[in-house]
Amino acid sequence: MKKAAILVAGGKGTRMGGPVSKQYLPIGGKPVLMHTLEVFSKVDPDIYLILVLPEEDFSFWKKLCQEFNFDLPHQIVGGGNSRFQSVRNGLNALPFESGLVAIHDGVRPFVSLHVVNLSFEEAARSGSAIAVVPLKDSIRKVTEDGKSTFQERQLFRLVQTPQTFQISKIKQAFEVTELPQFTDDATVYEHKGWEVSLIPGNAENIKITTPEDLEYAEFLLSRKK
Ligand SMILES: Nc1ccn([C@@H]2O[C@H](COP(=O)(O)OP(=O)(O)OP(=O)(O)O)[C@@H](O)[C@H]2O)c(=O)n1
Ligand SMILES: C[C@](O)(CO)[C@H](O)COP(=O)(O)O
Repeated sequence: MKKAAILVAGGKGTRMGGPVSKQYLPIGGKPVLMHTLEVFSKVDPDIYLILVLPEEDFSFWKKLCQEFNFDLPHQIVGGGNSRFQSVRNGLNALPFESGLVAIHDGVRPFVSLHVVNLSFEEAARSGSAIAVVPLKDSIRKVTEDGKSTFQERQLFRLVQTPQTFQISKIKQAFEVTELPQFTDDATVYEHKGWEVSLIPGNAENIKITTPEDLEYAEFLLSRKK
């Protein structure tokens, strides 16, 4: 079965701040996105890779690729104003209509090979695979009047990417008007009336979001060496 991965990196990284968007910042001496692309290529050297970037960053990215001698084949696609729109642009650029596609945040470079492999296996079996991890802390639900109530953390999961799907189904699901609850791809798939399958993610698969995440990222890379 044909495999593709869409790495979305069309955001501005406002919570990270700084002059250069987080997806291009170096960790272990190399831009975040190059680490992420390499993971998917290691899973399957024949995988079709799409990288979604803000159009105004295309030439900057090409320069980075030259500077770092980064020659992994990938197609660049222009992003949209929201993650939903960036994913949809990536889906529309897929060169085949059947097979499997892993949709992954470009800023999650520490996804394990095992999780990506598992996501393809589960999506081939059931149509979808959403990586999730259990919570470590206790949680409480807060209300506007300032009250809070205990919640059973065993009933909740933190949602990661990859979110992997059969291409024909996820393309159909994305033929919809964008809604505020579409914070990931699972919610779009479910809106179509289809149930998602969960798979265990990996704890290191953080979404690099704020400056302290970069320090943790350097630590995780130093452990790999
Ligand atoms: N219009 C957008 C917005 C987000 N993303 C991507 O979706 C992933 C998860 O989003 P997030 O971490 O929120 O990234 P940003 O939107 O860049 O960050 P912020 O919300 O701090 O601005 C990132 O890889 C980001 O680049 C995207 O492709 N297109
Ligand atoms: C897709 C995602 O990474 C799953 O946790 C998340 O929903 C993206 O949310 P963000 O607030 O746009 O970073």
